[in-house]
Amino acid sequence: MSIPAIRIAALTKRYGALQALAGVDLEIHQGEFFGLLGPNGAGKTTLISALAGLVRPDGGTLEVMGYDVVSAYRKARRALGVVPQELVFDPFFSVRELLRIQSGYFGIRGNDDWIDEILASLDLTAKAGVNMRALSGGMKRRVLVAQALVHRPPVIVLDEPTAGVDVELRQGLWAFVRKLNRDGHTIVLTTHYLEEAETLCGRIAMLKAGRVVALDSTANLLQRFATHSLRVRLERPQAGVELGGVADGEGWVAFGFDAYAEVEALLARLREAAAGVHEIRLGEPDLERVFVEVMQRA
Ligand SMILES: Nc1ncnc2c1ncn2[C@@H]1O[C@H](COP(=O)(O)OP(=O)(O)OP(=O)(O)O)[C@@H](O)[C@H]1O
Repeated sequence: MSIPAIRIAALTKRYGALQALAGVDLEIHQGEFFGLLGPNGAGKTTLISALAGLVRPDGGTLEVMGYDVVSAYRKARRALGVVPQELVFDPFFSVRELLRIQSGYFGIRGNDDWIDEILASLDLTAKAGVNMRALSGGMKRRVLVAQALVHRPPVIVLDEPTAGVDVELRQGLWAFVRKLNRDGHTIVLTTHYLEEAETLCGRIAMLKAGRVVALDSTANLLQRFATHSLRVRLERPQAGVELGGVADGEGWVAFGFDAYAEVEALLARLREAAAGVHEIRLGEPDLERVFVEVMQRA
């Protein structure tokens, strides 16, 4: 078994009376595309800040690629690229200057070939000489991504990278992040767009009030918590209700089921009951429903 990309054990952090992280254990493997989800205030940003060494935990340990974030700070930091949530820049530097400065921060000189490659991948080549203050919000967001990559970190953490970003840029960004993942980078993503998490992440942890309340593969989460639904429009909705369905008063009756095999049996029973099926719709479980259910149960 290789070293985990990220290993977090018994992590706690308190801000005054508020327990922001209440004992988090989490292991993220190399090469994973991992989602960290949770409602506002769940502790996602605090956890990421602790990983980057920006917040000192009260207890517990954090490692990036086997390096302890406190005792081997420089090595751990070098293994990590963080795309922060907030857009904060010095407005007087150009994009290229900013990326050179960031390279210098990691002790890297002569990084221009790699910088050019990142700029091209993020469609920023034409903006290399432009001052940060003259960029649009979406371009600034891309520069944040570039900044996180200058030192070629194996582990990349993105804290809500698509908040307030238009559809086109979002898709471009995801294509790029997916490529980084295919090239072997471990990706950790926090987002409030559950649809994005569902399509991108192989495994997901859900946080609530500083605790991990669900941790599993995306497929298992979808299976475990949400059932499929079958909605049928019936001539006699009452016949459907008698078979355990829920009527909406407009002719539609909904049934929950766990496996597709159950659908055949259900349709046969509707036929026997002469319910008169006019239309059929299947609903897939989605992460939004899982999320709501997990948060309610936790
Ligand atoms: N510097 C700080 N001082 C005091 N309280 C803080 C500080 N930073 C975060 N908190 C509190 O800790 C809790 C966790 O915040 P955090 O930003 O980690 O949540 P989050 O899951 O990232 O939320 P969001 O989805 O809104 O970004 C919140 O209640 C927040 O108010």
